[in-house]
Amino acid sequence: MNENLNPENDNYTNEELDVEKKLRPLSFNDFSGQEQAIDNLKIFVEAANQRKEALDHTLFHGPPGLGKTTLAHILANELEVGIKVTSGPVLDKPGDLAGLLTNLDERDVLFIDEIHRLSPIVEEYLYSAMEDYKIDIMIESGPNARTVQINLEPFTLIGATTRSGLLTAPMRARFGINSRLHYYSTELLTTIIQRSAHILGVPISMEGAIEIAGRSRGTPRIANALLRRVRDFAQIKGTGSITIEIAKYALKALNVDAHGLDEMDNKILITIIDKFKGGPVGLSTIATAVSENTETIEEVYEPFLIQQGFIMRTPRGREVTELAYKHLGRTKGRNQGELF
Ligand SMILES: Nc1ncnc2c1ncn2[C@@H]1O[C@H](COP(=O)(O)OP(=O)(O)OP(=O)(O)O)[C@@H](O)[C@H]1O
Ligand SMILES: [Mg+2]
Repeated sequence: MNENLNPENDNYTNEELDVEKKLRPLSFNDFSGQEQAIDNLKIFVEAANQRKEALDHTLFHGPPGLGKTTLAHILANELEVGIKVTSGPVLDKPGDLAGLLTNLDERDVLFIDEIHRLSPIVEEYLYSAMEDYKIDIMIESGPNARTVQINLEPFTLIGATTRSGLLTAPMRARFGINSRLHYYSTELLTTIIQRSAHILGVPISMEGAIEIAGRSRGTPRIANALLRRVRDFAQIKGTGSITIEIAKYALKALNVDAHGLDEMDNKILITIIDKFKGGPVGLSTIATAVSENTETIEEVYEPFLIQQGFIMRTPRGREVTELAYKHLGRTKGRNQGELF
């Protein structure tokens, strides 16, 4: 695969990437949670396999680290086909896309990560590929330039996005399968941590796994990352196995929030409390106050804060709950502005 078209080369160190790959489930059986989505996908895959057809184009959306990339690879494995991986921002010309599309074998998967970041011209080019398995290719240049239409093998496009709100309507309409991923319960994350610990060869007690799971922001990627850091503490400060004591000690040293909230989660809550008297306040006002864009707040941060009971959605805007005051050690009604 062309290295430049592989998004997994960005943003991550090699060590992180290697471990992430090692811990990544490869089949439906290894993948925990997201039951409703998985039950449906199993049916669609089995049906496509029986008919020897390409699976319908599939869109995965949901917050970071919940398993979108993992599921794209699992689908390719379960369909027993090849997968080519790219991402929205690196496909800047239709020619890049044409190169990938013409190299797909029958029923192969083309995975486009961050599909909301395709340029409009590439996106439009993709439409006919998705709908009719046909693309126009420009041959020769100058006065002899002309386009020819070529047929593609039937393929499956899998798109992933953290920001489904930014997908255009025509793009969204071309996906036959649309799957939203949800945050994981502490129970499921405990299972995922136990599986990862087993792969990494580190002994872990049930209580230790639960302790890490509860602080993982409902997210398997965070659970795995915390597990690796706690493993370091167990190795250096303990006996090598992860007990509840070493987990608590490590998580304290790592400054991990008791509920797993990250910096932005806490900033959102503090802002609503200190600047807007706890709410209700409109989403775009919150976004401006924390210098983040509205869609990111709505799609990435807010769902977790609502699920955990820190924020409520009311007709007049967002309001923080008692739990948020308690979590931040604030008293309701008094405007304590020291943190800002
Ligand atoms: N259901 C699951 N069971 C076990 N491990 C999981 C599961 N979902 C995700 N993981 C683990 O979490 C890591 C992150 O998942 P993945 O890369 O698929 O997330 P993503 O949704 O694509 O995130 P992003 O939006 O940042 O691209 C994977 O390496 C995998 O090990
Ligand atoms: Mg991904």
